[in-house]
Amino acid sequence: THNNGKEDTLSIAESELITSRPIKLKDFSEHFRIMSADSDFRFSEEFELLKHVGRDKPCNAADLPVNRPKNRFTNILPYDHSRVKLLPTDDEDGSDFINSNYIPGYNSPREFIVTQGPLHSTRDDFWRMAWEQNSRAIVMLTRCIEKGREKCDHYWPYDTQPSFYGDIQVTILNESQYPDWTIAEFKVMRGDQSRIVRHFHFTTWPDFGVPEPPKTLVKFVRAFRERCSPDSNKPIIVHCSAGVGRSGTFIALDRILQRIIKYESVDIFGIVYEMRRERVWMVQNEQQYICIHECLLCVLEGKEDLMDS
Ligand SMILES: CNC(=O)[C@H](Cc1ccc(NS(=O)(=O)O)cc1)NC(=O)[C@H](Cc1ccc(O)cc1)NC(=O)OC(C)(C)C
Repeated sequence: THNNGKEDTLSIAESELITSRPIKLKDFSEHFRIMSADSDFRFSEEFELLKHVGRDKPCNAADLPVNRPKNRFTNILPYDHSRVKLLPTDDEDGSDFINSNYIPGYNSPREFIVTQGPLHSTRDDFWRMAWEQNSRAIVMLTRCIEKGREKCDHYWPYDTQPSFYGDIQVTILNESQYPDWTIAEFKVMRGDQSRIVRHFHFTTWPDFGVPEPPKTLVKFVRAFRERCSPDSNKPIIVHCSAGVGRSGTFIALDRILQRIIKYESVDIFGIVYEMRRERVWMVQNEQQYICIHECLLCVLEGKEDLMDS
């Protein structure tokens, strides 16, 4: 017996703190069948365990009056501990703030920077972050306008004429359009320095929903990954509109598709848990959580390469 009962309380609390649920790949198909039975009953149960993860962390910078207008949504604020800081300008309060967080990937603990769809008023900050963080890839998972609502500013040029965003000049070098995404290369210049930044724009992912069919997302992740090799010093910027639902789903799938190359198990629950410790609501709803599983199932069953049936 314990001498004061406190250990009992702690041990019970810790034992209930489920942070990972690894599944062997050989069991995944059966696991999916069990989880989706009775109208996805066990998927619902599992996703519910993620509800409060991370929510105890402060967002004081985002809450400052000077920074409030920089947040696209009142309920999607970046946690202080993992937020990306802009190099502050001398005289401006809040000049280091942008609604974004570092998110771990398969290859490094800060492989990704997840951010909201820039506002017109924050798009210069967005480009400053991309430059200061030395990012060479931007993944965009929303359209600028969806159902008549602005979801993201058109923060890049409309044609091949160079555009300035603060002191950063962006020029479209080339663009390849596919049914569900567009891949472009931007020349990004600041002073006499010049870099190439690739833009991967998925254009058919409905807000709060999932791509249809899920294998479209598998193909997009593959198209992205075959053009973007891991580099721990060059974080990949990922955004949608709020930078939580579609962004979290994309990163989870990117991690899993790399994981299964070398390992015999995956931990989708653990991946989402880890992301939610760094940014609120990563993988926003149950449908997106199940979609990650469906994508993996389609890969394991070798169905991803079938043309649209
Ligand atoms: C359910 N919708 C939301 O929560 C969105 C934020 C949001 C989250 C995720 C996504 N999808 S995405 O991450 O995939 O882009 C879009 C928008 N928030 C708003 O619309 C919030 C209202 C809200 C909704 C739900 C809630 O619990 C608290 C407050 N509205 C809001 O911020 O209004 C402004 C834009 C006028 C300042």
